[in-house]
Amino acid sequence: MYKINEIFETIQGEASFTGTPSIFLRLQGCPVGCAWCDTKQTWEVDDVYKVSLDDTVEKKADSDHWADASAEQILNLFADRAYRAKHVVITGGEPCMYDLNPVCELLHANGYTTQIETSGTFEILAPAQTWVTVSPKINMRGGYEVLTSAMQRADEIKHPIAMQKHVEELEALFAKTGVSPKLVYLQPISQKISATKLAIETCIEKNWRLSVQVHKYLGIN
Ligand SMILES: C[S@@+](CC[C@H](N)C(=O)[O-])C[C@H]1O[C@@H](n2cnc3c(N)ncnc32)[C@H](O)[C@@H]1O
Ligand SMILES: Nc1nc2[nH]cc(C(=O)O)c2c(=O)[nH]1
Ligand code: SF4
Ligand SMILES: [Mg+2]
Repeated sequence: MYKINEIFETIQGEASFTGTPSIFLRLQGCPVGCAWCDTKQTWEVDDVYKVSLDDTVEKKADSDHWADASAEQILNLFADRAYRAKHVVITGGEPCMYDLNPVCELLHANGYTTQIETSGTFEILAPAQTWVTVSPKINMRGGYEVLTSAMQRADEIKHPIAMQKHVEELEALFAKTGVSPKLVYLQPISQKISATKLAIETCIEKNWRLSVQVHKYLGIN
């Protein structure tokens, strides 16, 4: 069973798949604790806030309510809601706290492509076809070995930044792990103007890419 915070259909607003119609599956629970996290409502899994699956779908506002669902229930819900998107983004919270093989395999068998958004602090349990976006959480909880293998598995790295030290931490991580990813995105934290300026300048300097959170500029989920 997966603990579901919310399920909604929108466009992917970040990194390589920006603009792609997508179904978002947001899983509950994350022990990492990034100070600037924009989904803090997913951190705790409190039994008091367990609700029905219908209640977690298309939430009107962020909440820490969650529901249990199997892979089959998730797939059926997509049909019930008449979703049209064929790309499924599994995020959280930290989705890699769960074994994502069953849900990804079922989705692939039904014509969907899948993508995971992960911090690299848990082992990635997902099929080879799944696109993996790693947003490495440096100097935070989770073992270094796990983070290194997540970086090796990553199809893209997406790093939120607000200060020069965030850029330096990322470069130090590339040097320490010996991983030199093909696709590196810098994502300004919380649409801050100074963070956006730093991200643009650094991307030009290093030939990396810019990921602005398009959905936030558009005021959509
Ligand atoms: C909310 S996290 C959930 C998935 C996973 N826990 C992770 O950190 O990758 C999804 C993405 O949003 C990024 N993110 C979180 N808060 C942000 C913020 N305030 N500004 C920009 N990006 C943010 C994360 O780094 C990650 O790339
Ligand atoms: N539109 C949209 N794109 C996103 N890309 C990553 C998101 C996330 O919260 O993981 C996200 C999100 O919450 N909404
Ligand atoms: S790892 Fe992801 S969900 Fe967890 S606190 Fe950091 S940004 Fe938020
Ligand atoms: Mg988000």
